Amino acid sequence: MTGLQITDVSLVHGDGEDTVTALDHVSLTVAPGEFVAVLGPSGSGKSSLLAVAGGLTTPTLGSVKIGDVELVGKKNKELSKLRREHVGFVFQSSNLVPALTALDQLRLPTTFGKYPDARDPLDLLKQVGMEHKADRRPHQLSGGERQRIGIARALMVRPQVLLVDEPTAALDRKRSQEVVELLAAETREHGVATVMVTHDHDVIRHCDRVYEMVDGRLSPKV
Ligand SMILES: Nc1ncnc2c1ncn2[C@@H]1O[C@H](COP(=O)(O)OP(=O)(O)OP(=O)(O)O)[C@@H](O)[C@H]1O
Repeated sequence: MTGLQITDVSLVHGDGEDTVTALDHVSLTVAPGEFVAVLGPSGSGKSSLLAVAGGLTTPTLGSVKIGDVELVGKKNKELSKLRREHVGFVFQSSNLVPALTALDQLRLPTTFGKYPDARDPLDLLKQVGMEHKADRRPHQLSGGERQRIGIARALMVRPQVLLVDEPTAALDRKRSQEVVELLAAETREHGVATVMVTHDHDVIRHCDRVYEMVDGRLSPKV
């Protein structure tokens, strides 16, 4: 099995009487090339799901696998190596480095360490339709353009898993569609297992499967 496999994961914050169950026996399998959306109200556990999927948070119970590698029980150092090599994160605001040009943002992930399979930054910039703005810095780009660069940066090392948190929150309708179409295309073309958390019902038609998170429980959306 490759891709992402989350099995019976629970995440409880706090202890004693003051606990919050952010994830309640959640299972989710995402195959390579599959694009999954997770909808749900604020505080329902969507960000917690991404944090657990990417090895940023260790669940209280359950198993998280990327490819054949079990994340639960791994040391922090091993987890951060695994994240660098196999997981791409895209956030609501693109989190670009203000001083770097678009092209240098893409070079950044491969600066520290060896990535023989890394994509060519200029090719990838072309693929996301941004080669003509290679020399621009984030403040010289629109929100949609910044998000494209953020997506490209996350794809540089050919991650097995792409975790995307509200990518269209700051974008208008047209730009939102374009950004999610780009995510769908990259997911399918490069065999990435992608999970996108969103509030935006307009963009979920680009996804293969849609789930809903309510009070820490995940179920297929009907
Ligand atoms: N570090 C923490 N300590 C205690 N409670 C936490 C912590 N992180 C998250 N929570 C709680 O866990 C629950 C799930 O939070 P989470 O951020 O995953 O929700 P969300 O669906 O992503 O919300 P939003 O859409 O507002 O970002 C919430 O009740 C939140 O208050």
